[in-house]
Amino acid sequence: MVTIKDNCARSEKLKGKHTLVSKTTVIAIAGASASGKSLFASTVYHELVEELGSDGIAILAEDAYYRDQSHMTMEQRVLTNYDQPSAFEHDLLLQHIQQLRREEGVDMPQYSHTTHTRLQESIRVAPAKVIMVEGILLLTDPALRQEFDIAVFMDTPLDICLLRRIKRDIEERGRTLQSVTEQYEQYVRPAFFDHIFPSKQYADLVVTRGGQNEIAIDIIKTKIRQLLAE
Ligand SMILES: Nc1ncnc2c1ncn2[C@@H]1O[C@H](COP(=O)(O)OP(=O)(O)O)[C@@H](O)[C@H]1O
Ligand SMILES: Nc1ccn([C@@H]2O[C@H](COP(=O)(O)O)[C@@H](O)[C@H]2O)c(=O)n1
Repeated sequence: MVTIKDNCARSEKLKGKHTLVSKTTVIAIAGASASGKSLFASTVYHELVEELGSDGIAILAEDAYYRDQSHMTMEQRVLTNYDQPSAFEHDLLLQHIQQLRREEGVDMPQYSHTTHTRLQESIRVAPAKVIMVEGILLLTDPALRQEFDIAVFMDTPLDICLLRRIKRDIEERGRTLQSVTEQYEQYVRPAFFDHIFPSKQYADLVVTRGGQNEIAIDIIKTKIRQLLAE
């Protein structure tokens, strides 16, 4: 039975959702570092592009909106806490999502996790009917949350995330085992409990087992197919 309380809760949740007024649907994919957000988003993207072509879907990465640190020395950059909201330029990400909704293209910055700063070149992202945005702190920001029509949370166990992060950061981000474990204890794990885990309450869909959960991938693909056909 649907109660008045349920209806109030639902209309509260729908406040700020744009599906009825905007032609663009924005899907957020959040969760811990190395929980499989990028893999999930890129799997959905590539499988649908193969099937339907690349026109209707675009991906933005929250990581691309880490603050530029080119004015800082490498020693200073290494000491930055990259797991707190102030590490990101969320204002710029918000602006880009709103521009894409207005059917304007945007220049998404490019970021290097090896040099800890932005690259000179940006990537042009064209407006699309469905925008997927993936990143650790997306659901912690009230202004960004207002822009998300669908929010997905990757609920991968933290020990699995840590194992994957160690491998990825050493192989792809130029880190040592010692630097990964020190950063994890000082910043990454506390941020999960302070910011990321509490933001799970804002998700519409919670995905267990990470970026290769075929059923969850299929559910999002089905929803996107439906949106693109409208
Ligand atoms: N289900 C999985 N099985 C095996 N490896 C995975 C799985 N999901 C992600 N990975 C690997 O773990 C690492 C982190 O995944 P990624 O999607 O980049 O996480 P995130 O974007 O959440 O940081 C990557 O190297 C990725 O290939
Ligand atoms: N210069 C940087 C910037 C970020 N990080 C770490 O990246 C994590 C977020 O990216 P995921 O792809 O793992 O979601 C975050 O936990 C930061 O600690 C970094 O190490 N160096």
